[in-house]
Amino acid sequence: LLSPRYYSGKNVLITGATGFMGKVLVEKLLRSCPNVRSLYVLVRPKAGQSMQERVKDMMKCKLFDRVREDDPDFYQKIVPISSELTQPGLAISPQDAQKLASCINVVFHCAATIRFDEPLKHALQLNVIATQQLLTLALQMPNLEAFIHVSTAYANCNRRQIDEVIYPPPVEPKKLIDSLEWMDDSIVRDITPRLIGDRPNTYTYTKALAECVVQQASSKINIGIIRPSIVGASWQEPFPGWIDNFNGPSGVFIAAGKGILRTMRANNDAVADLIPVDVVINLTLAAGWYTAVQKPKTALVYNCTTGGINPFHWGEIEHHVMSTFKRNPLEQAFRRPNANITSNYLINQYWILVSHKFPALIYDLFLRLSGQKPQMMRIFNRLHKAIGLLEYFSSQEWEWNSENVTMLMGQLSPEDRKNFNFDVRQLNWPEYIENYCIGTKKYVLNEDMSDIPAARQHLRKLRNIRYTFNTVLLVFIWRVFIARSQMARNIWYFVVSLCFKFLSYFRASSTLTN
Ligand SMILES: CCCCCCCCCCCCCCCC(=O)SCCNC(=O)CCNC(=O)[C@H](O)C(C)(C)COP(=O)(O)OP(=O)(O)OC[C@H]1O[C@@H](n2cnc3c(N)ncnc32)[C@H](O)[C@@H]1OP(=O)(O)O
Ligand SMILES: NC(=O)C1=CN([C@@H]2O[C@H](COP(=O)(O)OP(=O)(O)OC[C@H]3O[C@@H](n4cnc5c(N)ncnc54)[C@H](OP(=O)(O)O)[C@@H]3O)[C@@H](O)[C@H]2O)C=CC1
Repeated sequence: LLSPRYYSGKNVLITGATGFMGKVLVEKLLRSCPNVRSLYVLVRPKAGQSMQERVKDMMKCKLFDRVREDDPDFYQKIVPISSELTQPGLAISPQDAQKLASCINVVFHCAATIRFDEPLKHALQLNVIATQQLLTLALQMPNLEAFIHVSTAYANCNRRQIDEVIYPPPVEPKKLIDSLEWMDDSIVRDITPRLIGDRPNTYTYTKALAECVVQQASSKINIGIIRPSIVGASWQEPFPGWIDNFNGPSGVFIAAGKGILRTMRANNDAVADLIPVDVVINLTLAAGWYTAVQKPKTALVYNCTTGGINPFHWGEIEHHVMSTFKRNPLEQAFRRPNANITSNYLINQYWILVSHKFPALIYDLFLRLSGQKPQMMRIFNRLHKAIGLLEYFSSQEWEWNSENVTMLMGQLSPEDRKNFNFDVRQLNWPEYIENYCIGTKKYVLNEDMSDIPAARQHLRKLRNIRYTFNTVLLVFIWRVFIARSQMARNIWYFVVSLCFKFLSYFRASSTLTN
């Protein structure tokens, strides 16, 4: 077996191990390559927790259940190294740096800021400068066999057709780093739109620069670049539907399931390039092996996408998300799940007014009257900001070439292909989306599946409230009309007398038949 055998006895360095993809990478390495020697993970203290406490907490996560079953002492293989990637020298102590330099065989660089609203200086610091510093550290590793950099398929989203090549950067990274250094934050904020040009945010812009920085080191280190598209819940491993965050589609699915999001701008017919997290990680590990063993002359790029191989569209996603949440409702929904996507700006604005702002206003009024703090409008404002940042990706489509991914698959033995499966032709989308939605319920919102009957009951209550509200509104509007217009009064008397005649006819005919 190529991959597990390759990782036997290896020391692996991982950045971003506490993140969504990093955790899945650590889990898969421990489970499928049990003879790996040590996993060195660069972690920073955060939110009052020390680095050790964070790693301990991470290993308690349900994601690691299968590894824990196989080997209860698996955590001994994990070596946390204190590091803040935005600091000089990555804030790694000289002793730790020396240790890493002497023993590391493979580096997986996953850490990044993935926020779409990150100020340029910070995104540059983490996504570009930290990558540069990690490469400097990697150059001091005599036993290094492969350096795998996780980029994004959207690094070059200003192009429609994206090949597995590193495109010329929008600006020479060093020039930008030098010029931003002396500018204060407000100047940088002012010039950011001009700098990022036809890219939608600082995230995609800095990820493109990072690829260039990585390429500059590729004459001295064996490098592979993984470009996943929109990373979603796990497909198969370690179990279907694992997800732990609100990023990308997950937040949208949850908001739709809770009945908060009713409309969003997206193109029904555009390809939704979602890729399961376990597929990305399997490809990443296979690429690590291939890069180390075959030592390609130039850095190979792997476009890790689904659209060209097994396309699925946003309209279909909407249908399956809604259908899943109707059958498996989320608890305490605000309204019944019923979201619609549209590419029409005006239609979207209309539904935002009618289905978002109006109910929020009424609910906040109700909260105010019952002595509570209004909150719904605030939630909707945050939601609108978040979906406003995502719409760029759901309203267009891209074509990614994935020849290197196909080539890599061809290099694996049949057994490796099964154990490190990244063949998305086998992906059954309806089943995947259902597991994804249920995963958001179980693992992001921590809701119990046994509470589904209560959640259904709550939806029935919401339906009754809606029917009552609509009836009251109709009667109210009608009464206003009747008071003001003779014609409305005539129609009203006509309808009432018609109903009365109908009723007496039925009563008479039923007395006759008896
Ligand atoms: C049925 C319909 C089908 C159609 C469906 C179309 C889907 C169309 C997806 C396209 C997706 C493209 C993806 C490109 C592919 C990449 O390259 S991957 C990189 C993906 N990166 C992201 O998705 C990051 C985007 N997120 C952000 O930039 C920031 O979170 C935002 C949106 C600016 C929000 O910032 P913020 O207001 O400061 O909020 P933040 O601190 O992040 O979080 C505050 C709270 O809101 C929660 N939250 C965060 N995001 C969300 C959210 N989206 N929703 C709800 N709650 C959220 C947090 O958990 C947090 O909770 P608390 O801890 O306060 O309790
Ligand atoms: N999620 C997605 O849809 C996609 C992601 N990608 C790429 O995949 C990679 C991983 O993404 P994902 O796992 O989703 O991201 P997460 O935000 O979940 O994880 C980011 C990781 O980076 C670490 N990190 C951030 N800032 C620092 C810092 N200053 N010092 C040390 N560590 C830091 C975080 O640590 P901490 O826990 O301390 O914050 C965390 O472990 C990224 O490179 C991203 O660009 C590409 C395409 C799509």
